[in-house]
Amino acid sequence: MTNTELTATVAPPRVPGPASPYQGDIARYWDGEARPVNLRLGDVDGLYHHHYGIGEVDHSALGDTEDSVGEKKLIAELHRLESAQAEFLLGHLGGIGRDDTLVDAGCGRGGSMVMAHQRFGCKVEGVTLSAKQADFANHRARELRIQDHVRARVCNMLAMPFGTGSAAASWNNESSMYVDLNDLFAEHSRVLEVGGRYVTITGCWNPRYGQPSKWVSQINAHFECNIHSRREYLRAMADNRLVPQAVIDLTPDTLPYWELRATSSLVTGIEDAFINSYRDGSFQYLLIAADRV
Ligand SMILES: C[S@@+](CC[C@H](N)C(=O)[O-])C[C@H]1O[C@@H](n2cnc3c(N)ncnc32)[C@H](O)[C@@H]1O
Ligand SMILES: CC(C)=CCC/C(C)=C/COP(=O)(O)OP(=O)(O)O
Ligand SMILES: [Mg+2]
Repeated sequence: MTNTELTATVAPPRVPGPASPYQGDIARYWDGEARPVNLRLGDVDGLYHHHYGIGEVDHSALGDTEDSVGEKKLIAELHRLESAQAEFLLGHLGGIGRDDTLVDAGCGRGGSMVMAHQRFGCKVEGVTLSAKQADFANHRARELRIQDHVRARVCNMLAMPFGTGSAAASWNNESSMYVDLNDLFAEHSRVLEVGGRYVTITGCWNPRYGQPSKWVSQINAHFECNIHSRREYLRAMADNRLVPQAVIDLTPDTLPYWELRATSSLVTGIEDAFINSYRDGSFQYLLIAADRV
């Protein structure tokens, strides 16, 4: 036997690596992420989110002291607004039955997946580039004894391990700014059944402003992402058999979350970029729900 034949015989199965050096960087970013603003909010009730909040602040729920009691109340309120955001997204998935399968593209630590299962009783499959996040989400699913219904995998959302037409609905919750939108919507369109629903909540730059503002560039640099414009979303959907059923500007609904977060001890330094860009109109927080036709 030659050396080449020997190597071929004993070579271990190939584990696919990241599809690009950029995806490798993003996987490392989320593997290393442990910001208190995310972990302490998740600790409130075990739903761990990596997205932002919507809705009015309930000032009666906030303490009037800046001690640990006041901080605990503020954290619970920020978390309530983040969970309200996920409920709003799930509310646009349409009529989902217990036998359906949902796909969370860019699932993070899995908070939205758990909420989706609790709401619909169905299967929820998630993909993330980060092995740490997938482990975290699967650990939470086991703790909740829903591991038969909620599962996260380490996988590129542009090539998901799900059959054609296998999902009743799919979504991106603040995860579409890491990929090319044409590639992304082509993949959702493949995975969704005809008549299925796609929903995204995303931050996008506003073509009415002209080009990405300095605040948008700051957010891109902060998260190593590439925020798309509203126009790009609608064009890429139209090109991939996704027909918008609702386009909702959530910008006024997310500003209270940011204004409250800016007063907390858990600030990360990106708060002003969000507040300024939402206020000057250069950036928008949007929900887009689309029918797969
Ligand atoms: C801001 S987090 C959002 C997490 C989650 N959707 C949530 O609402 O909590 C962005 C997520 O997108 C994922 N992501 C980015 N690019 C991806 C890709 N090409 N394939 C799969 N996941 C990706 C990251 O791994 C991360 O989990
Ligand atoms: C709306 C936009 C542009 C989102 C970019 C994607 C992103 C990083 C979302 C929040 O993640 P996180 O919850 O980990 O961030 P933070 O630590 O700031 O709470
Ligand atoms: Mg967060």
